[in-house]
Amino acid sequence: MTAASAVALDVEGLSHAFGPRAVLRDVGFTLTPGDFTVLLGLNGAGKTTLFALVTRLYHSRDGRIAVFGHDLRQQPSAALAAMGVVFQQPTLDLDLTVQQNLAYHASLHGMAGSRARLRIGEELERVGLADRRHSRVRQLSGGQRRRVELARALVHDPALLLLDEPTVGLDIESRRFLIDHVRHLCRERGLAVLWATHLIDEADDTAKVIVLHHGQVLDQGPVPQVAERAGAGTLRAAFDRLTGGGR
Ligand SMILES: Nc1ncnc2c1ncn2[C@@H]1O[C@H](COP(=O)(O)OP(=O)(O)OP(=O)(O)O)[C@@H](O)[C@H]1O
Repeated sequence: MTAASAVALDVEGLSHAFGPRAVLRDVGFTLTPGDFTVLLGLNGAGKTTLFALVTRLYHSRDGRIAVFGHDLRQQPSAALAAMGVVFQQPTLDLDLTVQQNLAYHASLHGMAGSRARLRIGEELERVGLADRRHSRVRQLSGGQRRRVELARALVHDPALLLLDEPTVGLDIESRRFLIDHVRHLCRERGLAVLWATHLIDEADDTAKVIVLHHGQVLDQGPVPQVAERAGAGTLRAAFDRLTGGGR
């Protein structure tokens, strides 16, 4: 592995505007394998726009994005193959079974036959849904559907996982499961994770955090360091100080 490819996600000088309205300004950060990094920002901070740029739904003229050393503009296939994504809006087909949803995704990543079946089984097992493999998604609860989306994002064995507000609408138990599972994957598989949320308590003291506000990174680093730099005892207090109380 080269030095450049040891960085899972490298974002440099990224800016984006909708017409005259700048929504991301000179955003930069890096994720390394095993990092659980919370992208923390209020509604409208620019989190989803950032995800759209990293997943190549939008294109930016300014800045650079690289995934394990693959520049998103020059080597998009290699960059996208190395990432798994759970988007903010659910994207499962409700009338297909869990297996069918995941098999379609696997085939988009060039996986078929017994290899795909094996990987689908493994990921469903990990999220505790092996017995729902042949259920229609419509029959599953909101929390179970989110778990299926997580299994789908991981079926092609990406080393970088992006999740945009993954716990919105989930009850406490489902939320806990999702966070614990993803954190376990960081430790166990060395997965690099970018977890976008407006919920401060999803970043505990062992996480890294990027504070995004009005399209700008106000601070970033391990949670205790960010709190200390802001002269605050907790991330919540640090966030309030950095953002001027969210204004
Ligand atoms: N397609 C678009 N056209 C114009 N403005 C947009 C578009 N998409 C987003 N915006 C604006 O860009 C800013 C950033 O929005 P974005 O959805 O990226 O924020 P967010 O942090 O993900 O917030 P939320 O949690 O509410 O989704 C907002 O002010 C939003 O109104």
